[in-house]
Amino acid sequence: MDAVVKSLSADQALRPAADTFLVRKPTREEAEEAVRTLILWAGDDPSREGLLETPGRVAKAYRELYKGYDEDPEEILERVFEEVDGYRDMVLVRDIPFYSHCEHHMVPFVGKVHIGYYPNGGVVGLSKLARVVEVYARRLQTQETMTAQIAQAIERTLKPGGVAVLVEAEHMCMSMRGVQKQGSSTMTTQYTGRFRDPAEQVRFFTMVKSPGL
Ligand SMILES: Nc1nc2c(ncn2[C@@H]2O[C@H](COP(=O)(O)OP(=O)(O)OP(=O)(O)O)[C@@H](O)[C@H]2O)c(=O)[nH]1
Ligand SMILES: [Zn+2]
Repeated sequence: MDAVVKSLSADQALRPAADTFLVRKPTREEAEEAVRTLILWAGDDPSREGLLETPGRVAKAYRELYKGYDEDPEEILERVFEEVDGYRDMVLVRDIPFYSHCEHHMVPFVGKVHIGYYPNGGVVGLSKLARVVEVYARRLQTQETMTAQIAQAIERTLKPGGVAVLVEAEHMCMSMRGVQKQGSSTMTTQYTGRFRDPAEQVRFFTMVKSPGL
């Protein structure tokens, strides 16, 4: 049976994706054969010595680059620490670096994510926010989708007073190919709850861009 790929609904995007949309995962041998085809398409000879082991390396690298399909953001965020002595102000984790691949060209886009939220009865481990970024970055999508999905995952699991996500990235499909405009960056934001208030957005942005440590 051929692999059948359907687009992910917002709901599916919050669950481990591998089982929800891939009817049959190709074997490792099939994946390596596909890499050989792409080497031929690039114009090189997959049987020359330097390229002999490349399909195996690429297949292995793909397991790492796209590991987000096997991970569940809700599981990552489920542990909440309630003992915070009534802390209710914004929690902001900024400058979370990420490497992702755009779904249009499968070429990297690279940048930083900033996440703020207002706790509602408990806080989540800080590293878990960075882990959620990792889950979505290690999938194929657009920057807009990634921004929305990070916000939705936090919104659904923590039910905070509000969540703000700001993503800034450079897209290699715009710099190393195509229109070839190096150095341009793209910013995307998603706000929920209290962050729908423009004054809160200003506060979030000011904190994100304030001088660092
Ligand atoms: N909105 C959005 N667009 C993206 C993202 N990543 C890549 N793109 C754009 O996706 C578009 C795909 O355009 P197409 O005309 O279908 O493909 P193309 O011929 O390769 O386009 P060029 O990149 O202009 O050469 C391009 O404009 C890319 O810049 C993303 O994360 N968000
Ligand atoms: Zn692209």
